[in-house]
Amino acid sequence: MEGVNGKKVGHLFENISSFVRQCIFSVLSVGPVPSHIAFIMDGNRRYSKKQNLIDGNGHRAGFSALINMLKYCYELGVKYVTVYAFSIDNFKRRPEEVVSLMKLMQEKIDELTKEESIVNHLGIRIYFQGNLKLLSDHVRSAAERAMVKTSGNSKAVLSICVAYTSTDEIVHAVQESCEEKWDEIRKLDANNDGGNLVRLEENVKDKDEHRIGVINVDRHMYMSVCPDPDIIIRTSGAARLSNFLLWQSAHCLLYSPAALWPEIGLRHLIWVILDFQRNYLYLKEKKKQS
Ligand SMILES: CC(C)=CCC/C(C)=C/CC/C(C)=C/COP(=O)(O)OP(=O)(O)O
Repeated sequence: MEGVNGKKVGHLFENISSFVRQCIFSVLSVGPVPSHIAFIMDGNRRYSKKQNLIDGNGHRAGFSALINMLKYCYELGVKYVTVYAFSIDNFKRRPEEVVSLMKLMQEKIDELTKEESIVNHLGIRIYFQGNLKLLSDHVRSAAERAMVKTSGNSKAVLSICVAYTSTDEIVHAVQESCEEKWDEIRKLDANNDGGNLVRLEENVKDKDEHRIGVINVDRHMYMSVCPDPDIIIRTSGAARLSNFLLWQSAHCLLYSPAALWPEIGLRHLIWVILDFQRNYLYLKEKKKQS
């Protein structure tokens, strides 16, 4: 009986907080709403220590915080959310910790793609971004399954950066751009009886045409599926990017609340949206000038 009553109270509380949230979001939506927010989910192990949890449970609490944040962002109308879930440098952690994090990742990826999950409920398409070859077969298969399973969702996008660093992404994009250019030149050369490569050496105009530019590199970034982020939020008070979205963050607002990642809540999102709205015209002008 107590259990039934407890559930009813829980539902009532959920409905009231959902209503209050909708009211706050409709007021916030009068101003500009960012289209892309990225998160550096820092402070999960510290949270675990602070709360005397067993190893790994800080990251579990972190995943619950992520689900809540996704719900808030998409309810507010943010179309793209990106999270830094595992960097290439994180592979250097204690092997037991890497294994435990990868297990959690696999479990949660499968959970995310279940029919009744928030991902399908909100029509979210999932992308995994990074050097996926570095993942174990199990985790990589789970990630690939999730991308296929959600490929028909089109309301919002969640990019999960795993085995990711910005420097790796940039090197990868430059390599791909070079290969693409070489293919183009070779094709032209074949069509012109091999004269093109010699002409390219001689002709400055042609050299410019075949030069690799920002647009080429941009197109080959893992993150090319999204616009650049408007806001990056890093929890636990650190104001560093730690090799995350360096190419894409030239004009974005940074926010680093002192809360550890599992402690992040609606109030932090509201605060940063207000800050974004306050700086909107300035940021827009800076983007236009670049
Ligand atoms: C499927 C999916 C998206 C799962 C995500 C699960 C999750 C919350 C991963 C976070 C991983 C991570 C290394 C966070 C940084 O905190 P930390 O471990 O470095 O903690 P610290 O800053 O206190 O040392």
